[in-house]
Amino acid sequence: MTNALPFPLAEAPDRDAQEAATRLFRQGADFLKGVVAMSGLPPADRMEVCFAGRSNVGKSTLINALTGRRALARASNTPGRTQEINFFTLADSHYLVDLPGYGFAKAPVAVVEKWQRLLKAYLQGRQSLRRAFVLVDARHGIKPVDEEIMALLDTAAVPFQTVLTKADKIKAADEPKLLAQVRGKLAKHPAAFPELILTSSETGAGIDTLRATIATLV
Ligand SMILES: Nc1nc2c(ncn2[C@@H]2O[C@H](COP(=O)(O)OP(=O)(O)OP(=O)(O)O)[C@@H](O)[C@H]2O)c(=O)[nH]1
Ligand SMILES: [Mg+2]
Repeated sequence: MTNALPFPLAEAPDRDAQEAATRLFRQGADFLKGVVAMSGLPPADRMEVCFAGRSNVGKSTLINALTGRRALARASNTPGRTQEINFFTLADSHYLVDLPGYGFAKAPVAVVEKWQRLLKAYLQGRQSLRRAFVLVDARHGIKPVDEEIMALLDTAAVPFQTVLTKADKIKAADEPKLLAQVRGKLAKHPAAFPELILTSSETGAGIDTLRATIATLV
């Protein structure tokens, strides 16, 4: 343990965690509603996790991969596809929340500003938010806009876990450099959960681990 790296990659789930994930996810997910103002949030009456990240990082696609549904959350190649806070029910115990992206978006400035304000209000003010998954493109690492969101989560004391996306797009040889960059940045964030998950919605890598993480949150 003496040379343990900070922010290791999460280990594959053990059998209990895997079974918990199977039990939870086989009950299925459904779209509940799209929210455009804090007043539209559903009652904070269950376990809630959200997926935040730069536009186009793969938030909606990851929700589809997790739930095994091809088009539950609307994904697209156009940055700025998700413009509302989309709530999905998972079984009758969890909400999965798909957030609009931050950073560059192909949408009018006034519209983008409105949803950025809503996004920040949600991240800071949602009582039942148990963990925010902050998605980071494995090709790009943590960018200044990600750090802004991470700082906001630190201040609001919302625990967040970094999920690296699009692992299928990087070469194995580039992984150490990516991990070093991410670990260096996360070290400055007290709200950062000390494990990373490397995923690909394309190959399915890391999806079981993320399912198990969600299923074992208490
Ligand atoms: N190769 C690869 N492509 C991916 C992966 N995940 C997402 N994509 C692609 O990335 C693009 C953006 O995906 P979305 O899921 O719409 O991204 P988003 O973060 O929801 O984007 P916004 O809603 O605009 O903020 C789509 O073309 C996806 O097919 C992945 O793991 N591997
Ligand atoms: Mg989206």
